[in-house]
Amino acid sequence: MENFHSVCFSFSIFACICLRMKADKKMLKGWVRQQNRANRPATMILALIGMLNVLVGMILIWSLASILARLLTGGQGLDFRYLGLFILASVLRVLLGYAQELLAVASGEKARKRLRRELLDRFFAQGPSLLRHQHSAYLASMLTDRVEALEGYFSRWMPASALWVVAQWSVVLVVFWQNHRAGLILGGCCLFLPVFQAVFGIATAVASRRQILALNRLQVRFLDRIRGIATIVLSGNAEKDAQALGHAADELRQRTMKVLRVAFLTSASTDIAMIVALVWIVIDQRHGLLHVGSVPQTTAILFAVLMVPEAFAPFRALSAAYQDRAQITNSGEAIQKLPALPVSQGIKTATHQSVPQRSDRGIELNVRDISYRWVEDRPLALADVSFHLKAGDIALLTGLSGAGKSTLIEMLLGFIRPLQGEVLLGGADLQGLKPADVTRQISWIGQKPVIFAGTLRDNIMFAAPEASEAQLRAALEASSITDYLPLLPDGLDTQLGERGFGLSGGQAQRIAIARAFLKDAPLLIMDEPTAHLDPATEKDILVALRRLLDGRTALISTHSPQFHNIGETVRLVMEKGRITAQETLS
Ligand SMILES: Nc1ncnc2c1ncn2[C@@H]1O[C@H](COP(=O)(O)OP(=O)(O)OP(=O)(O)O)[C@@H](O)[C@H]1O
Repeated sequence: MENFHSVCFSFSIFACICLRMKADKKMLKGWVRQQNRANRPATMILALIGMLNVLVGMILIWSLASILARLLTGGQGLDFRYLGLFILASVLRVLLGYAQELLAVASGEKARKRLRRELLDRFFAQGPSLLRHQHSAYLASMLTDRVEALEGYFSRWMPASALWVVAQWSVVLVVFWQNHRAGLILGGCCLFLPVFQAVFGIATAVASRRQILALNRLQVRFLDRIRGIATIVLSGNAEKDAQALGHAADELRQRTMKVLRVAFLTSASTDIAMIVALVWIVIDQRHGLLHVGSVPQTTAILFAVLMVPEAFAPFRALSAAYQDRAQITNSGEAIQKLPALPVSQGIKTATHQSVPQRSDRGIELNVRDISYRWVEDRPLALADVSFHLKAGDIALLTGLSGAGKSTLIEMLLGFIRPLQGEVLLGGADLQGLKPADVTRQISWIGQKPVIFAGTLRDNIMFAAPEASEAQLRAALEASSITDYLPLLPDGLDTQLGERGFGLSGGQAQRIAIARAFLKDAPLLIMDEPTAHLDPATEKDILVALRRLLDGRTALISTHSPQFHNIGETVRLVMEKGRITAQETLS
């Protein structure tokens, strides 16, 4: 009986996995179809030009066969009408090929831009929580390498797959019309091509998928090692780590070689089919070739022989792009792996309702019974959280690690939506507002500010690019950047590196404060803004923060006792996703 239960249990797990895989495949197919649909007009134009190219190719070969037939049968000299047609068709072919190339590049570029935009929108919509699920190198490679790798899919594979059957069988039919036996031989050899495609196509897809995975592993490793360079060197593991990276690079090389080998085999098999067709037709038509007959007869034989490479060209283009086809599946799978946010119950779409009301003292924030769960079957990260801040209130939010403070902040910033309850900002429901209207009302200061590669001025003006020089100067004063500005080699034009190289933690945090001054949003949200600072620097930062709090509503999540008496009017304590204590100070 026990055995029977365990068999049933294993079977149900197996069935669940199969159903899940089937659902994933269906979603992937839907995504690929959506991409194909978005690119269909460009594909159709490219396929049309391709078909025109094939027709011009037929005229070119027919005029060449006619010229040769006249020369071979003797007695008739060069016919300039056919020579003229031959030259005209050759020039037309070059022009069509050029136009095809230009359009293919433009269509690939457009498709990649669209996809990158879609991905960026998705990353921005998910906000900081995305980095808890995915490595930043992986996300960066999705936006760069993976999108770039799709160039061939849109510019080569899609037009080739739309064209090859029609183009190939048009050639076979024309050859059959001119020379029945040659047409049947050519058609017979072409019938083998889909078999080669099935065999080598699957192998190419597997090899290319493994290559992409190896590339991603290497990228993630590289970024980790570069970030942790000091830890690795000091632990004495530099040599071992370099070797591990070497192995990963070698694995990538082997996988790339395998993809190339399979691609070579695919193209070799097409060549073999073409040579077989060519030799077979020549042997079959040898009598006509050796004992030259009438001009039309010889033209038909020469036409059939010369058309053989043309019949295989569309399939050759398709198999050359087969690797590109595998890329769309790889990218689709990677996009599917991005975490999906739990669907909000009774989700409201942006109604673009009126902009929230702000006053000189800030803005009102009303959080009503909000709940949120990051993952199904896990406890709520926020459970019935409610509090109310009047314009000008300063709330200190405290609680042990994991209490839900960051989740609450992500919700107030609009990155995640409540499963139930609502957040009212200046009387307007956050979910009913346009994203731009939400971000205009909120300034956020986190633990470590992101400093972009660029000058100090660029980094501050990033918050309000249209700000005047006088507003910039005021923000520099208020954030006390003026204290260290004279020490920088080029003042405001000093180049700053990634993560603010050359600046201390306190100096970098002042940039975040200056940004908030420039942006002048009525609600200020801070997530442990002094977490990485020593007590003396923290005191200095608090002086600048006090100035920033003036005339704004603020919610500050902190573990630091230094924040007590910053002028707070409300104290909130969180525990296991709930507000367990709420105190209003007069
Ligand atoms: N992106 C996420 N995916 C899944 N679970 C998450 C995610 N973010 C937070 N959680 C979970 O939600 C709960 C609340 O986490 P949260 O980060 O909000 O706490 P916190 O109070 O901000 O902690 P800390 O002070 O350490 O930042 C935790 O159990 C955490 O594991």
